[in-house]
Amino acid sequence: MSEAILETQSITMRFGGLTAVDNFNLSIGKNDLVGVIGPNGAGKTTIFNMITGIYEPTEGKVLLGGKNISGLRPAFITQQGIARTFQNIRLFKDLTVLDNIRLAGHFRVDYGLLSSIFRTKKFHAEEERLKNEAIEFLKIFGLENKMDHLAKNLPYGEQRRLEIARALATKPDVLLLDEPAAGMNPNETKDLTELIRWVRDKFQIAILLIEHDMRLVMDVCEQIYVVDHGELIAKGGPKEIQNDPKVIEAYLGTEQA
Ligand SMILES: Nc1ncnc2c1ncn2[C@@H]1O[C@H](COP(=O)(O)OP(=O)(O)OP(=O)(O)O)[C@@H](O)[C@H]1O
Repeated sequence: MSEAILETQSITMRFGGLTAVDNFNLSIGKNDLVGVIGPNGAGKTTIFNMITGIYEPTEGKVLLGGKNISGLRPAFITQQGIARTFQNIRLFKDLTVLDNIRLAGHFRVDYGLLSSIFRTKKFHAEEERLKNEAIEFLKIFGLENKMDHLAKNLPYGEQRRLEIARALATKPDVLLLDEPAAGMNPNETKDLTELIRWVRDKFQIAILLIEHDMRLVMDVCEQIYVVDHGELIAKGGPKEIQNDPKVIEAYLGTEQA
């Protein structure tokens, strides 16, 4: 594994008396594709929420490129290089496909307040650059012929693709995907599997995903972390994980419950 870009050091999240995540350690290299799996309520989303600044860990640290980012605001964490998608797709549904990408590009642009108030030459040049960049993104994702459509009118699979494109438009070092296959049919999931691999190779970034679709996880993830009741119970490659008795028990246990 390459040098770590994202690390969590013993992060713990307590909600009153409930420990949702307990002492969770993770380390992801610059170009790794890693999954977090576990039964419902295991703590997966809470881990994402701590990494992206929605929650500040009760204990422990989140490091991005070796820098402590725990407790920073979500928008600032995006600027630092972590982008995410959500279990329930969150797009600007009443904006066009192009504007969804264009807005994301602003996250890492700074033309200064005065420049944007007075609409200076620099402002217009920057806007033009962002628009062209957004169109390039749409071409890469095969959405350029839909750039004037409202996001809400795209089919589900394309909305998911747009959400991933928008996250990438913030130029992240790490992309977090929260259940990207949720609500997809088998064909869409197959396309998504290829898309995830392709994104990692094309953009040379790290990807961390939460997913219930085991086929997708086993197909794309090189390293898998398994959590149950807030604790890490196993970590390893797909084969190791599938044969791990603790993992099998965690899943069978919940199915029988
Ligand atoms: N804001 C909160 N306040 C109180 N309890 C919470 C909060 N967020 C999560 N929890 C609890 O923490 C535990 C872990 O929840 P989390 O959503 O992280 O699990 P998950 O693994 O993502 O589940 P799923 O696969 O169902 O999405 C659950 O018991 C949940 O009820």
